[in-house]
Amino acid sequence: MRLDGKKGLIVGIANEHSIAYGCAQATHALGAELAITYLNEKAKPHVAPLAEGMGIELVLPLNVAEPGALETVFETLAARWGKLDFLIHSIAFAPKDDLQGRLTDSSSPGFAEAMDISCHSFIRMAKLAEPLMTDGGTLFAMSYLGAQRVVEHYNLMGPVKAALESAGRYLAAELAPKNIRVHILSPGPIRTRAASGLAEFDTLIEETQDRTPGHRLATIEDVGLATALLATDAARIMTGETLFIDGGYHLMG
Ligand SMILES: NC(=O)c1ccc[n+]([C@@H]2O[C@H](COP(=O)([O-])OP(=O)(O)OC[C@H]3O[C@@H](n4cnc5c(N)ncnc54)[C@H](O)[C@@H]3O)[C@@H](O)[C@H]2O)c1
Repeated sequence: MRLDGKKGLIVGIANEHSIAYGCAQATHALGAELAITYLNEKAKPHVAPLAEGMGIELVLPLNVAEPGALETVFETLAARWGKLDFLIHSIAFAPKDDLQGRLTDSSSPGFAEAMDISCHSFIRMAKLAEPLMTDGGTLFAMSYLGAQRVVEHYNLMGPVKAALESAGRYLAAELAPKNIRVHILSPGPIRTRAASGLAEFDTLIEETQDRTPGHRLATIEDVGLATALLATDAARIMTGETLFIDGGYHLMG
């Protein structure tokens, strides 16, 4: 249940509250060597000290909406490592007006942008990771219960995350012959910068805590531990799952 000698790319650290940071800490603690990305120059000063704290040397710029940016990251990984063992996609975006309005009113460009950054970028990453995962590997992306049920104020991210969960299943089937496993993780609500873009997020947190069987909300450490476990060989026969990391909230009627 270790990750010694394994190499992982983590996309989605904005700051120390990011779910991706919890995943970086947990996989690093199990012995993995990591590369991480930051969105742009404005984000870099928030990410660089976290990388330094974990002794990570490969800290690369990546805006998945910029043509060629993802390819550059994977070219760097190929040159430096020549292989990749796991990849964590922990990014999402939707224009504010589209995110905070009804799905019924969402714009075509807003929906397309949300889908491209939050879902299709995972598919592009899978394609670029495939030739580097010569010993097999694991791909992860983050979803939320709003993909499967109507959660107030989740709006257009619901269908976008539903597409991501479905993409995870198709990728899992297509890449299984290469021993590449794919999981979609579905954490409960956590206070992060992305989450602060949702209307009434504090109310969602309170209601979720009330209705969670053990009344404890998931933390980024919890998500990191579950991800790290699934990246180890202990989970080698598991693929294509959408796993709730939410203290059982999704069980409740
Ligand atoms: N916070 C929650 O309650 C919660 C619950 C379930 C799932 N999630 C999902 O977890 C993932 C991580 O979000 P978070 O809550 O840690 O928030 P966060 O704000 O810390 O992370 C979101 C990341 O997305 C990145 N990003 C946005 N657009 C990008 C682009 N064009 N190119 C590259 N990176 C881009 C941001 O730079 C940021 O690092 C998201 O997919 C989110 O939907 C969050």
